[in-house]
Amino acid sequence: MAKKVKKVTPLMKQYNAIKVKYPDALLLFRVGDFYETFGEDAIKASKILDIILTKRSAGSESEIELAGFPHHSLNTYLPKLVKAGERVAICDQLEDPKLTKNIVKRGVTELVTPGVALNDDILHSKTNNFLAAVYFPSTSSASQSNGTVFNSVGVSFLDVSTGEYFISQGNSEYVDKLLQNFRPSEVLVSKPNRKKYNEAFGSDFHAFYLEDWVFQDDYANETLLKQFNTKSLKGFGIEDLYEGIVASGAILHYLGETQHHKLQHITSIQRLTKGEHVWMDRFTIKNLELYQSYNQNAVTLVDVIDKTISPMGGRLLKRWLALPLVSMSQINQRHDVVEYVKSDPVMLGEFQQQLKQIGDIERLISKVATVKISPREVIQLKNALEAIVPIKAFALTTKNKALQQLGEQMDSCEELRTRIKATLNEEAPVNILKGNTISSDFSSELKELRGLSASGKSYLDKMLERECERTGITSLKIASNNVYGYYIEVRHTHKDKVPEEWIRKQTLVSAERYITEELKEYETKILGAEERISLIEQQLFAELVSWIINFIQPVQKNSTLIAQLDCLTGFAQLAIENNYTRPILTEGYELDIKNGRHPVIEKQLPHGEPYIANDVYLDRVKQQIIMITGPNMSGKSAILRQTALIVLLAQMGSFVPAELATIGLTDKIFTRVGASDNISMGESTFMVEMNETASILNNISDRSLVLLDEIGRGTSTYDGISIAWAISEYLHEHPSKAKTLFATHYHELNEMSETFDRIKNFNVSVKELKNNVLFLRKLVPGGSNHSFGIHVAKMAGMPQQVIHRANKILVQLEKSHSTEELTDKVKTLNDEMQLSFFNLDDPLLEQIKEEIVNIDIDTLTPVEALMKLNEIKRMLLKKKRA
Ligand SMILES: Nc1ncnc2c1ncn2[C@@H]1O[C@H](COP(=O)(O)OP(=O)(O)OP(=O)(O)O)[C@@H](O)[C@H]1O
Repeated sequence: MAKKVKKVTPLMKQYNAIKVKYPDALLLFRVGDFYETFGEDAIKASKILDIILTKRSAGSESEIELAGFPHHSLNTYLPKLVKAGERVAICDQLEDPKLTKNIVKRGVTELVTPGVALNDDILHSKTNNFLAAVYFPSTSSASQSNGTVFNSVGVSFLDVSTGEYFISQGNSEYVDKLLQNFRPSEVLVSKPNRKKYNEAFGSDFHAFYLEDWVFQDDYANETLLKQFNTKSLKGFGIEDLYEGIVASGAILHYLGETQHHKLQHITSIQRLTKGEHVWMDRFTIKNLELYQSYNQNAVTLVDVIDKTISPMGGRLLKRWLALPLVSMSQINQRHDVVEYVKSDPVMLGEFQQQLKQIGDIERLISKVATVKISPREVIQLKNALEAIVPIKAFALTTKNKALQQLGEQMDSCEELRTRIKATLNEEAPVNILKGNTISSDFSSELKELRGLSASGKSYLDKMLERECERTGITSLKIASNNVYGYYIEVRHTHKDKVPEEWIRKQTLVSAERYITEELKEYETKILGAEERISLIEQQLFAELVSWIINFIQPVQKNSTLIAQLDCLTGFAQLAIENNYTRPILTEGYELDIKNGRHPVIEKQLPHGEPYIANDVYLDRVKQQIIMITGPNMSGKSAILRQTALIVLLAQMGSFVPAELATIGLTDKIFTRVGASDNISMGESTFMVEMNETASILNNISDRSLVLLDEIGRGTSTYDGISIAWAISEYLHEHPSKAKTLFATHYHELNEMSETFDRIKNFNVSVKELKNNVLFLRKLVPGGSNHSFGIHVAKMAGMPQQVIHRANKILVQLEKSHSTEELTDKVKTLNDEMQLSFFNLDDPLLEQIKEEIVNIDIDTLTPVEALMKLNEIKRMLLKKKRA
């Protein structure tokens, strides 16, 4: 007997054919009123969405997992899948099931991925949703790289929901910083570069790997020119960014691949240039807790300083925070506006009042391009543009030049507003099929049809009245359904009174339904009119939306200007609420902060507890490096971070939490936190710390601000002190003379101020009570002569015995390793090293000397250093044996 062949149902056959085309995506397969998932997808979906997982027959003998949800719940479930990191392919029915006898045609209409989302429920209103691409040219191979630093990496970011598009390139450290700033939801990388990507950027972001051929310069150029409809990229000032262009091209390619073809809102691309913003690397962005805190739910800087009202303002603020300015005139322009608005609360109130009306015009206009805008949203767009009219007028009447310019550039979009007003009803629904979208005054045909439909209905009312009278049945009813259209319903008790010419269509338990010639005649008129009305509404609405496309650029321009105004008025509000002052920016190198505060901590203190303000002064002549000692919890880190945050706030255009702040323009801010404050895994934490610190030493400039917090504590005390000492010495001797704050437990480092004249000692004062330490939190000149660890242990409730013993040991240790001894040791070490270098004459030593001299310390990784050391050791051992 022939073996029974397993037969797959036609539906599953169709499913399988579509699924193979989207192997990386979770496929939502529309079946009737449901979106279904099968197999592995069903298992995943049921977990993520908490929906029931069942099994169904996929053909004879085989069974497959199944999980689904009603199609109208797509907006509830889709965001959950995408937020869980899934790529979701939405497969819809492409024809009306009623109109076909065969299996319904189906196809994927959209591929939603974390970085390509247009759905309001997935997007966060005050945060951009960036898709990024990085491109490593084939020349940036590992052999040419320095450790994990690759040269010339291309990068690009696009938020498809707003149309904002950025391009840049640089070494992988710079690209890493941009990734940390833009925090993309998805990063595109070519498959062969998976390893390089992971080496350079780790696993912070959700990466998706594309075929290598997508990353080609010809193809990318062509794709960009087609998108912008231009002959060259010169107009955008990006034609020299070869690697960046490849990355940008890959992004557009991916949009096509995910079925996003309507992209008229992507009208330009903006170049990000390395030297135009304050440089902060990934450690600094994390350490300063700008957008994210170490503790998941703790307050971040952006939470405190965001007083913007519009979603565009909120998104721009995050960009300003990521890219603080280094141009004095631009910074001053922002400060001028903040000062002007702050001085006039009535004006501030007026602006804020209007800004509240604006909503998200940037995303609304993108929805016009992607044809996803609803009638109600078009009305919102019009209302937002109406709110811009008074803002524009108001800005023009101010006496501030920058505000006037903002006003001048705003486009009141009168033609657009007038046409929307004329076309749509103010109460237009979300769903066009609900009717009453287009104003009757806009189309005479529509008016006539609506009249006809209304009169038809009133004719039916009259008819009902007449028939009730004629038949004597008072309970007659006219209604309609999808099967029989309009009908007259008669209760069984009156059956015998029904006229002969009525045609019976349906019998129910208590009533019968009839149709009549007259009824059918009017039905055709009414239904015909309604169908026509719906068609005309859809057509006119589609025409309106495609006409609005002409206004994408002015609306986008408005949204940028509104975002700027919103950020600046937000800064004024922030300054008023939190008592911030205008910083003075100078071309000099001094940093002089009087009574500075930490913007986040000051908002977090328990009620009634005041924040203790502190002065910090740094320059390149007298006081380049401040050694800050003090016990745990005394407030050392707070002083370091507030100094960086004040500089950052000032250069992004905000006022600052200080009584007075004079700030020599800063181009780079570095912060490093000793290993035990840092959460790092895998690699030895001390190694991480040294790696991070090395990258500072390689990048500092004369306008840099360096903050080192407990560097060196990841190792044994004397190792730690030596390393901290050597780093401070290096910073002091480096020609940049970069301003540095160094917080440390090691009071031994106070010795340095004797040898290095620009190193000064300060401590965060505490008052030692009999059994306790009282934190005064004031930064005062002078070092501290011992560590306070034992006091802290006592405060933490350590048993008396332990404390007593610890005190004894400390005295012993201090006796045997006096700090003078340490200073002397370091000095002798220096002398010895110099001596032996001059005495090298043995050929082997000569060779070793060569080796050492040729090492590029700047680029040496710790592992390479160990290997080098091992090599030298082997040379020496060989000689010894010989
Ligand atoms: N100037 C200040 N005014 C009021 N409270 C402060 C001040 N500075 C710090 N604090 C409070 O003290 C806590 C500890 O401060 P911080 O982390 O700066 O101490 P630290 O000396 O760096 O400690 P550690 O050495 O353990 O890191 C802060 O979280 C804050 O609540």
